[in-house]
Amino acid sequence: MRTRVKICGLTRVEDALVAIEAGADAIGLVFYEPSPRYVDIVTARAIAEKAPAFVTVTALFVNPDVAFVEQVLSAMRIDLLQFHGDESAAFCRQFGRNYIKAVPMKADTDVQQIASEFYDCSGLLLDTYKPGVPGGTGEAFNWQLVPQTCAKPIILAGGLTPQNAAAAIVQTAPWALDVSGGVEASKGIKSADKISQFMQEVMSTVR
Ligand SMILES: O=C(O)c1ccccc1NCC(=O)[C@H](O)[C@H](O)COP(=O)(O)O
Repeated sequence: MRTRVKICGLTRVEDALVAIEAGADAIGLVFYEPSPRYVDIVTARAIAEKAPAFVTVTALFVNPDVAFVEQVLSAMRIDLLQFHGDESAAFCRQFGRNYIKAVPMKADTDVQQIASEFYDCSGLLLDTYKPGVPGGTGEAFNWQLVPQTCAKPIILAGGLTPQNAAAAIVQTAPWALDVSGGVEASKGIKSADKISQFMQEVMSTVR
């Protein structure tokens, strides 16, 4: 089975078109102002409008106000919410939308327990733990921490690149890979070549 791919942190329509053309299954829009990949609502809507059917438009938040999430949801097409902070399961599910929950991976993180707490999520996004940096670290974590089985689909994130995508799939057999910095030319600006290389690696690696 082919591993799904989400390309996160898109800030430009042209980058989204490249990602979609290359075969990305999902695109991610970062609604977190401190991030270099932050997009305002007008820009985000312009990007979201380019997504055809079967490409999942994902809105990423870090400990947002409820009103801000609702504002984004009412402003554009959003298919999936991604919570990348300390949000509780009750917080995540209150919007009545499909959502994924980011999990900062430490040596003692109990992914199974988190899966049962977030029983209604569409997936757990396992990402690198870095104090003070909620995501987009560009650094990989120890993939041996990824459980071999889980009640929820596993989305592997953190420091993925065209060079390690195949190994990530072989070693962790995730449902999907989530990449941002590894396919960038500079922070917030994607590289068409790197996106293409990343997708080729994924498409040629069977899990
Ligand atoms: O991208 C950011 O700047 C960011 C900021 C705050 C929370 C999450 C953020 N990004 C999330 C992602 O792009 C990915 O889900 C993941 O963290 C992988 O990022 P990377 O290591 O750069 O591939």
